[in-house]
Amino acid sequence: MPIIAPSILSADFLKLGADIEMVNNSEADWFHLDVMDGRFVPNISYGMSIIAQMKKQARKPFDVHLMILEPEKYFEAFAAAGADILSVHLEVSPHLHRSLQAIKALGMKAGVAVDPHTPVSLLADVIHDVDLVCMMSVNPGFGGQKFIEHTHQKIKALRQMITERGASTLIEIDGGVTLDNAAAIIASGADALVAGNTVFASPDPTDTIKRLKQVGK
Ligand SMILES: O=C(CO)[C@@H](O)[C@H](O)COP(=O)(O)O
Repeated sequence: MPIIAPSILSADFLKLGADIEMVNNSEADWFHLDVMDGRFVPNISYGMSIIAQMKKQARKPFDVHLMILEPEKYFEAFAAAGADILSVHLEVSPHLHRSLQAIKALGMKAGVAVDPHTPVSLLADVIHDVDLVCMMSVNPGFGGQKFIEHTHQKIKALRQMITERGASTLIEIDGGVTLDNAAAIIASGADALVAGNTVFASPDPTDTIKRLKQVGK
C-alpha cells in the first residue's frame, strides 16, 4: 500500500490542532510539511518554530520539504524542530552529496526534491545516499495545481535507476495527486503520495486518506 503524506499547506490554520488530530487518527503515514522562503519559490509558508509546535501534538513522522535557498544553513534547526525526513531541492544544492551526509549526521532521513524540469538522471551518482526522492509533479510553491502528466515518464525512469543500482530509495510524488490519478501514479512506480487539496478540501478528509491508502490494492 502507498505511503500517504497529507500536506499541511492545505490545512485550515485556524484549526490546525484539529487537522493534526485528524491526520493522527487517520490511515496517513506521515505529515508532509512545506517550507517556502519567497525566494526559491514565489510563496512563503511557515518555518521551524511552527513545525516545532506541531511536533508536540503530531504522532506520525514529519516529512519536511525545504523549498528554500541555502537549505544547509538550517539543517540543525529543522532537526531540532522535529523533522524525521528532510528534503532539499537538487536545483539549489551545488554540493548535494555533502548536504545528504549532513542531514543524515543529524539523525534524519535524507531526501532530494526535483522540479518538473529536472532530469532524474542527475541523481544517478548519489542514489545510494538518498532515502527519498520528492518528485515534484507541479511547479513548487502552491497547493491545488494540476498534475503534470510527464511525471509518469520520470517516475518510470527513476524506478528503473533504483532497481538497476540496487538502491532502496523511496519515490514520493508531490503535487496534484487526486483520487482519480493516484492509482496510475502508483502503477508507474511511486511509493508515496503527498496530498494537499485532495485531502483537506474534501468533505471527509479521513475517508479521503483511507481511499488514497487503498489505491492500487
Ligand atoms: O510542495 C507542494 C507545493 O509546492 C505540495 O506539497 C503541495 O502542498 C501539494 O498540494 P496539492 O497539489 O496536493 O494540493
